[in-house]
Amino acid sequence: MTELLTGWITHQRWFAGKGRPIDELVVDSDVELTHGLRHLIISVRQAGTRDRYQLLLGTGGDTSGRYSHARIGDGCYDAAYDPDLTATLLTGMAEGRDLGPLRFRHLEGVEIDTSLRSLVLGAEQSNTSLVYGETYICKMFRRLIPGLNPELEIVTALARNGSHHIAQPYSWIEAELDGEPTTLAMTQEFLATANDGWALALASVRDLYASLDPSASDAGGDFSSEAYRLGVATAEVHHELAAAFPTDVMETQEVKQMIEDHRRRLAGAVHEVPELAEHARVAQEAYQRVADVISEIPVQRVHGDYHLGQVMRTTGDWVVLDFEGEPGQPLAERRALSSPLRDVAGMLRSFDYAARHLLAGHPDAEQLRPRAIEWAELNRSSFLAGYSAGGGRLHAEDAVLLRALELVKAVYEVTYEARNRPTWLPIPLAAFQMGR
Ligand SMILES: Nc1ncnc2c1ncn2[C@@H]1O[C@H](COP(=O)(O)OP(=O)(O)O)[C@@H](O)[C@H]1O
Ligand SMILES: O=P(O)(O)O[C@H]1O[C@H](CO)[C@@H](O[C@H]2O[C@H](CO)[C@@H](O)[C@H](O)[C@H]2O)[C@H](O)[C@H]1O
Repeated sequence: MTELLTGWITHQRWFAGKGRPIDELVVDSDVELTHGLRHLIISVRQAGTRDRYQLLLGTGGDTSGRYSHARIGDGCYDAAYDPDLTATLLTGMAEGRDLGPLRFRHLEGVEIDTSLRSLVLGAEQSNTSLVYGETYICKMFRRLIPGLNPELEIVTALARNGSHHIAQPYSWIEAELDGEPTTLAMTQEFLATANDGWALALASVRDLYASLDPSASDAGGDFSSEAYRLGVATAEVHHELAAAFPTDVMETQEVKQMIEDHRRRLAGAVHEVPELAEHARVAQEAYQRVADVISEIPVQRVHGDYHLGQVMRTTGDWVVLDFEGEPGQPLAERRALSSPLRDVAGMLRSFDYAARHLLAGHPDAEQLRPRAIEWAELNRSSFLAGYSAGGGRLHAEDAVLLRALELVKAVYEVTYEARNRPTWLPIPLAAFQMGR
């Protein structure tokens, strides 16, 4: 079994250790949830690191037919794709069951419809989400980090305070990992009629490319009013987070320490992705300016990995998803207080991504590039205007920090793309060439 899993896991989108050989794979926990369904927690050792992943193992299905796409080996497959088996998760959460070490729970007062069957959501993801009917989305966290998942923690707190900008949380699955109660999965309201920000932004970019209008704001699919509303919603979510969790102020010494951390990460990224070396100086200078001119930074809980794929436009407003922070960072870091401008910077980067990613391989890339840049600038400034209008702090002196945080994000993206989508690497690299 461990040999089969070793061969299979390296091809999974959510596997964080791609490109490095696996030294050892061990099954740490193996629990039968129902006949033909086992829940496994596996440890993967690679060059001195150890990561834990969870998997639903189906043992009774047809791996040459219906479940061939989810095949792990003869007679065993990724049971996330088997709706008859995943029904067990919903029933478990509805009934508050304990199955071996796994605890299935729901929020007080929530009634779960256990008749619904699941489909795996097709979107590219770091986790695996099961959509039950058009009612629930249950996200299975693939890579397990001991402790309460920040998404469950934040969404539950914001729901308690009546936020309109989150998908309502319903239930979760947990187990002890290294002696700590650890979130394995959580179920939320499925926003069946909403569109995600990335898809909406891309529709606008495509329109712009196809139209003969000379400017981004004149194009049929103008996104700037949505970018503005997203800015307002982002500011409101930041206020809600500040109200629900502690806030603080980072003093000079901590600011310097933060800059040191970013320098270290930059060095690590240059080591991993040599193409970044020629741009490192731009980031160094931006970091240095923060160390030189900023002595205090207000901090609070933030989203931590904010981009257009994390927000959905419902008929009423923008809803924010996935408060998990950057996948792969230690939990303490993902829960640590930071400047809300980190999220603002993340979304600004996302407008650049949306504008540029269709250029790669486009026959008219050279003519389109100025339009792409114009589209990004328009939506970036609309988003910032909305953020200010919604009460987000954006003083003139914050520009230095915002620029540095954008480059911090771009450094993260460089390693993310090198590991996951190497053809997209030029997108974050371009961030260092813009003299903003
Ligand atoms: N509550 C929801 N309702 C509808 N779609 C959702 C919901 N949550 C997530 N999605 C869809 O799943 C995609 C990925 O979700 P996300 O939470 O960001 O997962 P991951 O952490 O794996 O990236 C989103 O871009 C969105 O399209
Ligand atoms: O959504 P996740 O939590 O899985 O976040 C990871 O994957 C994202 C890509 O799916 C990645 O985001 C980067 O690409 C986006 C376009 O696909 C772009 O909108 C973002 O701005 C860019 O950062 C994210 O960084 C990564 O953590």
